[in-house]
Amino acid sequence: MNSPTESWRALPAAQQPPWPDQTELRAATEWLSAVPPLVFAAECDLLRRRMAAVARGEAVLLQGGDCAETFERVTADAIRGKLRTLLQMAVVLTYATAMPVVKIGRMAGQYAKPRSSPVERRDGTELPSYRGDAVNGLEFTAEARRPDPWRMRRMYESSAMTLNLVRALTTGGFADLRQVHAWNRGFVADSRAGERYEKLTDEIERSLAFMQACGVDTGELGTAEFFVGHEGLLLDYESALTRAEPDTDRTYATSGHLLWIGERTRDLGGAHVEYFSRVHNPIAVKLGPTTTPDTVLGLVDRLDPRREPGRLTFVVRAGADRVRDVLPDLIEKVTAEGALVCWVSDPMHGNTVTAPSGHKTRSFDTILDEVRGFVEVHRELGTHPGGVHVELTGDDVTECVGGGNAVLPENLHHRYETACDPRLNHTQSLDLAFLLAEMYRDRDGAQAPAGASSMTV
Ligand SMILES: O=C[C@H](O)[C@H](O)COP(=O)(O)O
Ligand SMILES: C=C(OP(=O)(O)O)C(=O)O
Ligand SMILES: [Mn+2]
Repeated sequence: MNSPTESWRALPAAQQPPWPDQTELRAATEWLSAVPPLVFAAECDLLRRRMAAVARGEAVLLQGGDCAETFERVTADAIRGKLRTLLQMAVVLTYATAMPVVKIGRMAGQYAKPRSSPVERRDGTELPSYRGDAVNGLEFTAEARRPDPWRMRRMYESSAMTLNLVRALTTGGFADLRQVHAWNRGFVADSRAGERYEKLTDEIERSLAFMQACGVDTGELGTAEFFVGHEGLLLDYESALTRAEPDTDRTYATSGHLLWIGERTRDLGGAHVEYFSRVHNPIAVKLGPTTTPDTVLGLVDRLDPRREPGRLTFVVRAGADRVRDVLPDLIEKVTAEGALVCWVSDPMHGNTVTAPSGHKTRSFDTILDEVRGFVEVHRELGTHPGGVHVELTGDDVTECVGGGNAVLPENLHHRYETACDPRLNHTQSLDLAFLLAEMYRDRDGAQAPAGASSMTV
């Protein structure tokens, strides 16, 4: 019970599925215990070094992908679309910050969801809530909603398929900087905010031409370093995929490179904090608007007792209306404690609203406002706004309102495809990257250009 993979079992574990059949659960986790790891310890160590650069203010994190991946959408098109969107955003951010951008997909493992309510009601019928494809099905029938532990095997297999294509694409030519830049050129040419983004794209083009003219070896521009991560929610799954490294005696969660603990499961006395205190991966924790400095200091003590930059990331999702009030105290207390953590903004989860049509949605301008508040707080404190964590897709969905392609509340039903929370579509994601680039460029005190306060162009 005191082993790194099992010590969590003695503690309350929030948001775990009520698995109906313990024998099947045991069989499924035994199967998972015997399969090869999805990621390798040295890759997790490399990501820790990359995240240490973020913590020191020498790099920026870009993390994004679906709120909930689904087995059905493990397709080449969907994976390529998300990857392409993230790579396009990363180029813009790299240029604007003149820093490396650490790229992490919310991909290859984002199959389990914490829910506000364990049940969902529709027209007088009550069923268990959908908890992600790793647990049950989205369809509103008693059969689909019954938790099935063998879905965790499918989660592993779907993650392996996704990771395989991601690894091939990022090393096999798809991620070539010149190609990604050409996509951005296409986006700017079609964008309603074209002129505003054109200057930055022109500058990137001139830099590429300059490097080429100087004879700089541009071989490295053909590949991209890319990591994957997900919420480490299902402890049966995570502990079955935990592996010890014989050489170092360290233990790693091998389901993804960086895992995070969600807002609903970050209890200091709970099972998630206990499990993640035992593995050597880089770890993140979401912080909502009610987070107190004491909680954050407790999380630092439990998860980063040695104060090692790169180990711990705090992902702040306070909401656009709260971030400016809540964040300064948290940063100041952590800094005073001698911990060098990464501070990242998730501008999605504190800004979810219900549209008149009943769809869960988020407004692009509110999302932008939370990121701006986050950057402003860091500017005032002289600390580093370490990056963003967003829910996005490469598809032209209509789930969040606003942005350059002006999704209207009355049009949300056109392509509302998410299995859980509303995602930025491809255009909205690139709009966010260009506007974030402006914020990073202005963060030393220059005034934001006219219009930077909203996407109304
Ligand atoms: O993605 C995050 C949570 O799972 C999600 O926001 C919960 O949504 P709910 O309030 O509909 O359960
Ligand atoms: C559940 C999520 O977020 P949070 O824990 O911040 O609510 C999420 O990232 O989908
Ligand atoms: Mn979500």
